[in-house]
Amino acid sequence: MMLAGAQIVDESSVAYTSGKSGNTETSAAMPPEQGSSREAQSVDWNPASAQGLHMVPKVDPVDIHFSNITCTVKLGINKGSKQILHGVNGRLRPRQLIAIMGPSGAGKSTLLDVLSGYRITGVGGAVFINGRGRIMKRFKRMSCYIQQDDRLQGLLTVGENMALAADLKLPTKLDKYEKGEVIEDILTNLGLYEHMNTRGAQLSGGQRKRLSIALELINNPLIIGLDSSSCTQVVQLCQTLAHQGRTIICTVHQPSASLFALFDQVYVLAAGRCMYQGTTKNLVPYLQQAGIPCPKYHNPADYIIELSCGEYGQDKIDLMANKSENGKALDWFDDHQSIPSMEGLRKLVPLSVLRDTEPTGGDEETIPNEMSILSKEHFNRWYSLGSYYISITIVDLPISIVGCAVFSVIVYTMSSQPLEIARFSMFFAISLYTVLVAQSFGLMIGAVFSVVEHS
Ligand SMILES: Nc1ncnc2c1ncn2[C@@H]1O[C@H](COP(=O)(O)OP(=O)(O)OP(=O)(O)O)[C@@H](O)[C@H]1O
Repeated sequence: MMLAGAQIVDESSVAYTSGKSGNTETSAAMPPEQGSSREAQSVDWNPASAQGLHMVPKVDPVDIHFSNITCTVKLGINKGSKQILHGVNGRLRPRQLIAIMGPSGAGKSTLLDVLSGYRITGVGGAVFINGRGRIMKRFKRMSCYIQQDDRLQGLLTVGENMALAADLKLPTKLDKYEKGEVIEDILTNLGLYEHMNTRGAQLSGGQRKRLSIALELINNPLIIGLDSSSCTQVVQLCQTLAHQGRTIICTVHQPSASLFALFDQVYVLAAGRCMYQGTTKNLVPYLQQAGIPCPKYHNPADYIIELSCGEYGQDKIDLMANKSENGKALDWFDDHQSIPSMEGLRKLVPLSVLRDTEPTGGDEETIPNEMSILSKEHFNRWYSLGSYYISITIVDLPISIVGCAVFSVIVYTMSSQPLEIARFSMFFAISLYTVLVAQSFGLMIGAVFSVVEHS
């Protein structure tokens, strides 16, 4: 991927700041009354009542600009390649809840993958953060990406999942009460506090999505990418979080008119090209001006998807792609005349204020037993791969030692070897090394190939 990275930026000062003060005795370590998951699931949650998190981002929200983004995938040996994104451009304004919309297969998830930095192979173009070329390492510190499939530890309860994430992501200088406050604040806002003792696997789909968001909110990201969000509660919550000073980008399929109205900004894709970008309420005037007015009493979100599917002809798709200049046109933003240029943004956010005040992580160890969880958690910077490897090796070590000892005793005695401690020790040590190397090969094979477990 060509990163327009001539200039070094450091906007990673997304330090943890809790606006909450006072009684540190209140701790998420003290969950509500134990209840069955069914009881817990009957508790209502109204996202409109969420006040927003106490911990608000410490630095100004970010302005994202992407230019000429292309994405090509190889289809296999002798099958050629396929271009998914065709040089799309766009501007994602700060403090906004942004919807990426379009028909199935339009490239929404791919665009979000590219913008989040999750997909880098076969990608071209440039992404700018506050007018400066994105530096991936720093970008990852201030952002998180929640993918379509919720990769959660199903056997851990909501509280345990949160405590694990807090230990991994929050600075070690915070004590358990302060971490507890952060957890309590997030879970209360996300309507999950009552489900503290419910296991991940027992949560409903919407609750799982909220838990995925809760886990990523722990280190207070400035930019949140959320793939596939169609639940009103989740979108309402995202709106509150965005207006607190975060940039939140969601992919949505076919939103109802009321869900659509919750978004501040819309980016419509069709077959990898931009059909519209601007505020939600300017979509209808845009279509009017393009000569393809939205019929009365028709949901504009449905109408633009129908147009993007080609239901009204390919010429309408070409018309919209030209009118939006494949995402370059900024005319349909309310503040289009005052949107700062890249240079203006660089002046607004000078390098000197972008110091790296990012907290250092806590004990960077855990034992996720699924590759998908590992890749999600590692991508979102919960811990390094080295820490993961060391921790699983340490956890496996007692079993390996016992197994090796049993094996060595049996094989050594049955093969009538000389009964000398030094020789036996060498035999045992070689067996143990072999086990460790074999385990590493196992991990490597598991990482390189897509290993599917059949039950
Ligand atoms: N690795 C890949 N190899 C081949 N084709 C791919 C690959 N990734 C994506 N595609 C194709 O690219 C197109 C866009 O995929 P993408 O998942 O971004 O669409 P989408 O708009 O998010 O769709 P949906 O709304 O159904 O999730 C689809 O036709 C998909 O099949």
